Amino acid sequence: MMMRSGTASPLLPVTEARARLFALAVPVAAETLPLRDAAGRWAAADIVALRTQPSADLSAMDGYAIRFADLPGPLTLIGESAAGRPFPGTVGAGETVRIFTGAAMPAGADTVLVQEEAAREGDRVTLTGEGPRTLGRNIRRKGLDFSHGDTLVAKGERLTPARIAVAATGGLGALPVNRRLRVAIVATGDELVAPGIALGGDSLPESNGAMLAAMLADLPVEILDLGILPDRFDVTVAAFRRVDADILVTTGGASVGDHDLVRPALEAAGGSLDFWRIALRPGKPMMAGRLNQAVVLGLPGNPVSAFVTATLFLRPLIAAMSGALDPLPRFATAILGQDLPANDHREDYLRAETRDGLVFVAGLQDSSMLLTLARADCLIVRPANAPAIMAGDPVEILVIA
Ligand SMILES: Nc1nc2c(c(=O)[nH]1)N[C@H]1C(S)=C(S)[C@@H](COP(=O)(O)OP(=O)(O)OC[C@H]3O[C@@H](n4cnc5c(N)ncnc54)[C@H](O)[C@@H]3O)O[C@H]1N2
Ligand code: MOO
Repeated sequence: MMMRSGTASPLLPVTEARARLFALAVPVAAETLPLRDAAGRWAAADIVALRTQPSADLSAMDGYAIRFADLPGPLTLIGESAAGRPFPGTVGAGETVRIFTGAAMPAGADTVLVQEEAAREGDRVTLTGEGPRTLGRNIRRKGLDFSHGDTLVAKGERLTPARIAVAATGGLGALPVNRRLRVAIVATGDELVAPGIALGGDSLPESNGAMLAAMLADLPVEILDLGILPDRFDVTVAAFRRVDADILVTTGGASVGDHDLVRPALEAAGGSLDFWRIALRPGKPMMAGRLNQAVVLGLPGNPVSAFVTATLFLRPLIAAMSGALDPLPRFATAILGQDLPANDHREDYLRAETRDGLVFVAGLQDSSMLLTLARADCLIVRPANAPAIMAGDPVEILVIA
């Protein structure tokens, strides 16, 4: 659906907007990467064990492999089983084999006696403590962790460090993932200058680009920094025509002012607008569409609005296009430290801080105020039309620091 730039159009609810944004995305190609390069990606197919772990019954302790029925001994030492160097023979009646953690249980033995409860003199091993209480003590059974053919990581799950390790143990050296996304980021506004330049007059350091790059640092993206565009229609259209990316993120110029050019420039460059203006605070003027091969996400210029919309839309879009089954941010529940009034029709994300286990709204909530955002450790979520709530009530939050 195309929407024109009238301000009378209703605000799209956040969940509906996200569903429409995701519908604009096309799947990206998969690739196979060595384990160490796959961290942080999402599995593009089920990752299935090529081996059983443990591959045999192993000792869980350093001690002696014994036959439980032989206790209390004494026992005759006939050899050693170490991890990677199993004992080749069989433990017979009255015999034992020195064994170490991770070593294969020798044939004939059924229990491990820990060395703290045994004494050895030459080839004679005697019990000094209570000894194992039951047959089979201190053994890790074959397949305790997983078996050949088990799914270790399901398609769409993120490759966390533990999942990389389980895949390695499952015998895999390379993993199927979606390719890295190319994300172009461009700021708009005549007032903006690159950060780090001594300033006077009406100039403002461009902070959204660096903030967004930092927000994507843990995601599988290559960032294309398209810098700052002036508030000039022709320059903006020309820049948009050249975009070669999977996602184009713009900040600023999204609202209704005479210099808010992103929407008209997008269409003049051959792109299409899918929706504009959502029931969110901060972040109302966000827009989405397509341009060339890219999904376009037009974020508002106000820095806090850009942060909140990037949290709720840009990061989830990247996760979804990278194959995530669950691309949404992870919400948590906290206990409110103060009363909050009823909310209006815009879903609200309040900058907040945790003190003594309770969350409090952090000062003024103006969407230009970066220091408030920088000091906040969470956002309190107020659903659209939520009733008033009181100190002590549970509240949904997004942890941001
Ligand atoms: N008449 C109306 N005015 C506004 C409305 C409205 O509905 N009617 N919506 C307001 C809301 S809500 C927001 S949010 C802002 C967002 O507007 P834009 O996306 O057009 O943002 P700009 O006007 O370009 O900039 C807003 C503000 O942020 C500063 N900015 C912009 N880009 C950056 C950047 N890359 N780094 C740092 N700071 C940036 C810019 O200087 C402005 O101060 O519109 C309201 N107006
Ligand atoms: O909704 Mo705007 O994003 O408040 O400042």
